[in-house]
Amino acid sequence: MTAYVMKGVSLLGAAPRDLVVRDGRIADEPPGAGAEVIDAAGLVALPGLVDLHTHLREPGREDAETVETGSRAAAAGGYTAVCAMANTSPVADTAGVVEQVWRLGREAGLVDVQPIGAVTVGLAGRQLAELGAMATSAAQVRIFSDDGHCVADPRLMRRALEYVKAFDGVIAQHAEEPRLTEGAQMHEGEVSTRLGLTGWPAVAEEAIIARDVLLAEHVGSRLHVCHVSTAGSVEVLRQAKARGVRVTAEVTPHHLLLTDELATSYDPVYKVNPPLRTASDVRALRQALIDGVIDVVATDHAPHAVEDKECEWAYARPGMVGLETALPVVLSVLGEQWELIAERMSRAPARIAGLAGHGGDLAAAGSPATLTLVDPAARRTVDPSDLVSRSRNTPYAGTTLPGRIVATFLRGEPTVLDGKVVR
Ligand SMILES: NC(=O)N[C@@H](CC(=O)O)C(=O)O
Ligand SMILES: [Zn+2]
Ligand SMILES: [Zn+2]
Repeated sequence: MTAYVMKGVSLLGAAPRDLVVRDGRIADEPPGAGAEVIDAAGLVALPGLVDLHTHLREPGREDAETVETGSRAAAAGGYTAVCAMANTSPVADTAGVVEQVWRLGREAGLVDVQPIGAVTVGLAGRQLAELGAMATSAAQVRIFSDDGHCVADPRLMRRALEYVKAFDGVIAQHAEEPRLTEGAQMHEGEVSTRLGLTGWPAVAEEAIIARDVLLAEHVGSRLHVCHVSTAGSVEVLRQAKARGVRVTAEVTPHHLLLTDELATSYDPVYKVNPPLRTASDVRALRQALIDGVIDVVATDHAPHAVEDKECEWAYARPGMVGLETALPVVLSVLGEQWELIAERMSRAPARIAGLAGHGGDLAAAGSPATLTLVDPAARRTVDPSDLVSRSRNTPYAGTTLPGRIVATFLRGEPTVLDGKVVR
């Protein structure tokens, strides 16, 4: 195994030093002859990013993304682990499907692909899936989610929370009261009224989060809230956390940056669930991320084929790709707050997913060399045709964002060097 010395690197913004990687780990002795030298002057090292919410589309929609192409996009974005959502075709609701995704991830070998299991059979919201069989499978599933759909039935939600408690699992909820979002096309508010589009009211999200934190409190289980998008949701979470409810929450990069005004273009690239909200929601989400009411930035990378996106707004599928732009967007929102970025994009998601070996301390000899090197001074104008992902549905085309991922290492092996995916 090749040893590396990263010359003049800054760990989370600290004074430059040399970082030695040997036998897959951070070493505190000199690299020895034959080590490869990486000129890391001006670069910042972060623990490898961990995405709690990625759609990889395999099995079923390999034309939009595969485990391999999504793994490449993730590595290019500085990620070393991704949690793959269950809304594939077939749905990841059995040990067989989660093991297939897990095995494909191992074969690609670029990031750790941790499958998420469905809560209900076929995401249909009728009966619980085989949660236990998925947990004891080779994939060792700990996160369960019907993402794309809400587990709307409170009795099923309660039973799922009870079930996963036995193995410290977590239910990741897509919070959307379906009766309040029938026919919804965008955020319900002043812009939707002006455009005459059916709205997705903030309360459809907030009502489910309020219900679920009460259920999680009652059962004593772990709840994770996917893609929080409203100021009201932040207040519900703030109160629940203050009471000691075991709830964690994520926000996407796009909900930290973009607003519903973009829908006035009628460009379906801006259509997403939950929808882009207002500027005051964006402000509340940013503050919640800083305060820790929101624990994690998760991409909700949702690749879609051209025919599902380049059509009329009403017919377009919701979702945007995000793995390759997440860190630049977060840098543009938070600035160079490296400690906070490491916590929200690596350590906290690794803890929630139970991914030992990720979110480690790069200053400690013996830690896994699972890290990413970022050039904060570089700026890049996003060109969809440059994306590593198989899909092109980025809302940032033509936008200039700070930060470039120069290298990514997974257990001492480079997956990205000079900004290019290795292999
Ligand atoms: N976010 C989206 O708009 N779409 C996601 C599903 C989801 O995250 O709800 C997808 O699978 O495409
Ligand atoms: Zn969702
Ligand atoms: Zn999703």
